[in-house]
Amino acid sequence: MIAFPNIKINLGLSITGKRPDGYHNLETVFYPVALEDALEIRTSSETENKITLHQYGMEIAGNPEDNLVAKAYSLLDKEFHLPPVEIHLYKHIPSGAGLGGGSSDAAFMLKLLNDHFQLELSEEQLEVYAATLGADCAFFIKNKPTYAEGIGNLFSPIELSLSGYQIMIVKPNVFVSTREAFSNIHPHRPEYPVKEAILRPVAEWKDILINDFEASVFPQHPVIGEIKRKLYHQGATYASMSGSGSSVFGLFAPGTSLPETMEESDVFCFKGKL
Ligand SMILES: C[C@@](CO)(OP(=O)(O)O)[C@H](O)COP(=O)(O)OP(=O)(O)OC[C@H]1O[C@@H](n2ccc(N)nc2=O)[C@H](O)[C@@H]1O
Ligand SMILES: Nc1ncnc2c1ncn2[C@@H]1O[C@H](COP(=O)(O)OP(=O)(O)O)[C@@H](O)[C@H]1O
Repeated sequence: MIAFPNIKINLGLSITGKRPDGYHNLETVFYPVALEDALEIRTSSETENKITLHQYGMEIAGNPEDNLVAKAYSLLDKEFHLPPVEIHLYKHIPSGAGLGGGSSDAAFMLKLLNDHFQLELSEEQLEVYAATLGADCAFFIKNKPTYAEGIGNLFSPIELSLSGYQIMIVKPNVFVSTREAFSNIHPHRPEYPVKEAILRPVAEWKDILINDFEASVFPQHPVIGEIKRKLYHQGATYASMSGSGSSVFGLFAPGTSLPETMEESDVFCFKGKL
């Protein structure tokens, strides 16, 4: 059985307060985009190891046993005593990009195991499991435009379609630590709450839909801010860093042409349609 875990982008991200447990309250909109990994599972005849993970494509930092697809399997295995599986994961989504690639792989692994082994878990039950694997992981269960608050884990669905828009995502070869990005933030209530800004036409978002991480990340990594500036220069209706970086996306109105490439070498670049 095969699935294609996709990414999310953040449309606006306000960090509104610091909590006693050290985590931050935030408000954002997650929007799914079809930049995808490929994830396949098969029941395995292997008797020694419950998981045999084969990985292809872009490298992921860390040990295979720390891979979120392995963690997702262990979570359900504890409860359902699953048969051993062979996993094939083709990484096409860059890691540490603020695109939620690892979380998406984990959420799709839960869905695949549910289907393959007929566990009969509801979407709501899958969301509960996913939430233990990462703050944004549960989003990928329903995988629909979602307003998120709390620590990024309290969801409400929203009516938002960017259908017809084109997207360009550019990720420089720069690593941003999410923890560090949070530590440089001064939480505040936004002038224009994300939930209201998102209701305005995309052409107005430039001035009202803000990702608070940009203020802390751009000074440390000017190349990221430079990419955003170029996306606007090349005709984007709206451009923003996604999550805590380091990728930046540009939304281009239907019928306009996307830029050829970014001049910088050593950048990951994706072009697609929403
Ligand atoms: C902030 C977002 C917005 O989309 O960034 P991206 O990961 O997409 O870049 C995500 O919610 C991130 O989710 P995720 O990447 O799963 O974060 P986690 O691993 O849970 O947390 C990494 C670290 O960030 C800090 N953290 C995370 C979430 C939060 N609401 N407040 C925090 O202060 C904590 O120090 C934590 O140890
Ligand atoms: N299947 C996976 N894909 C990507 N990263 C993974 C995966 N499993 C574990 N990780 C770890 O999670 C970290 C964050 O990855 P990812 O979710 O892709 O980035 P981001 O949170 O910036 O969107 C990686 O640096 C990697 O160490």
